[in-house]
Amino acid sequence: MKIAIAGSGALGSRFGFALHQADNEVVLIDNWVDHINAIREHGLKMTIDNQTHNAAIPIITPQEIPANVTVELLIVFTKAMQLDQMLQDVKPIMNDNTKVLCLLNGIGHEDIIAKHVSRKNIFIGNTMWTANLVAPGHSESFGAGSVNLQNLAPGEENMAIAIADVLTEAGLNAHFTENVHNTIYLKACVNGTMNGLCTLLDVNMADFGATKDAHDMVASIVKEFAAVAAFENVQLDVEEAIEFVEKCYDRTTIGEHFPSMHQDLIKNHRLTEIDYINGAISRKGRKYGVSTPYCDFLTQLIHAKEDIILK
Ligand SMILES: NC(=O)C1=CN([C@@H]2O[C@H](COP(=O)(O)OP(=O)(O)OC[C@H]3O[C@@H](n4cnc5c(N)ncnc54)[C@H](OP(=O)(O)O)[C@@H]3O)[C@@H](O)[C@H]2O)C=CC1
Ligand SMILES: CC(C)(CO)C(=O)C(=O)O
Repeated sequence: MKIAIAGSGALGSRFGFALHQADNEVVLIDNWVDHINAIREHGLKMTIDNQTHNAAIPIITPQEIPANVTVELLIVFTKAMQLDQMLQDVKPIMNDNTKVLCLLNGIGHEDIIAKHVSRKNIFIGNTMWTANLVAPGHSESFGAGSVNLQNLAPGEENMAIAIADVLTEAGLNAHFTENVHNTIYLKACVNGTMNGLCTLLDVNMADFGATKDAHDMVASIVKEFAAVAAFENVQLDVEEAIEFVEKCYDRTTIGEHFPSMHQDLIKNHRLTEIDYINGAISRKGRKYGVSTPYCDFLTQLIHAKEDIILK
């Protein structure tokens, strides 16, 4: 399959590498000059479970998309705040049949995608794969992961299944789900707890999980996500969601991962996606008349930390 990855940072590189190894025709798209130069000079370095591989995968900026070249599948892996601009910039690589798959963390990305792509071509979901950038041109990933996805428009189920199959053939363990908004809210509970809290406390997920009040903090936040989700016809089972979050503490799977928000703010001194995670719940809470004090405070704390670190 002809596939472009729009936003080829940590996870975009991980997916691009796996799909390339599975004989798909992959092109990486990014704007980060050092990263592009490193991949052009040395290939993409991908460390998976402590084994480093190298792959000669083409990487271009959106401005370098050749005329009359389009892809069958575009996977977006920007940060949430870059999504709108990236979709605008990569328009030349899409034709009327190009499918767009979004696995970004956060809630509501389909509204941004729908500004650029017809709904029949939009596929949304999320992923439990983890990755981090070691250096420009070098992504690292460990542990197991999965992908859940669904078509946005009714009638595109077979295409969603076909996309999941392409990912699974590349070892990315993808599943078609019939209730993607439930899956997205469930994953948002992980990000709404792990990302902000591990960033503020400067710990990985396993070390956070070992703290005395971890369970209570997680439960308080998850209850707010569930209360808001109910207004969007998504019924989250709170106990199940807490259990799902707490699985992330397992050191034999992804427990030693520092969530992507920690990588953004603490390691790379970049803005975070908090407004698309806890901030989204606060905004929706205000809209539906649901009180969300934990999400409000966590959003404010992360913004304060951004102000301190990025000043
Ligand atoms: N990393 C993870 O483990 C996971 C991430 N996700 C989600 O996947 C999406 C992509 O995340 P992730 O792959 O971590 O994002 P990255 O930060 O690794 O990459 C995203 C983009 O940020 C820019 N960038 C990153 N680092 C630098 C840098 N040091 N200097 C300049 N530019 C840089 C690049 O775009 P540009 O040059 O165009 O600015 C890059 O394409 C997010 O929504 C995230 O929440 C979901 C699950 C796990
Ligand atoms: C769940 C987790 C922590 C890893 O998949 C993640 O989504 C992130 O790092 O942002």
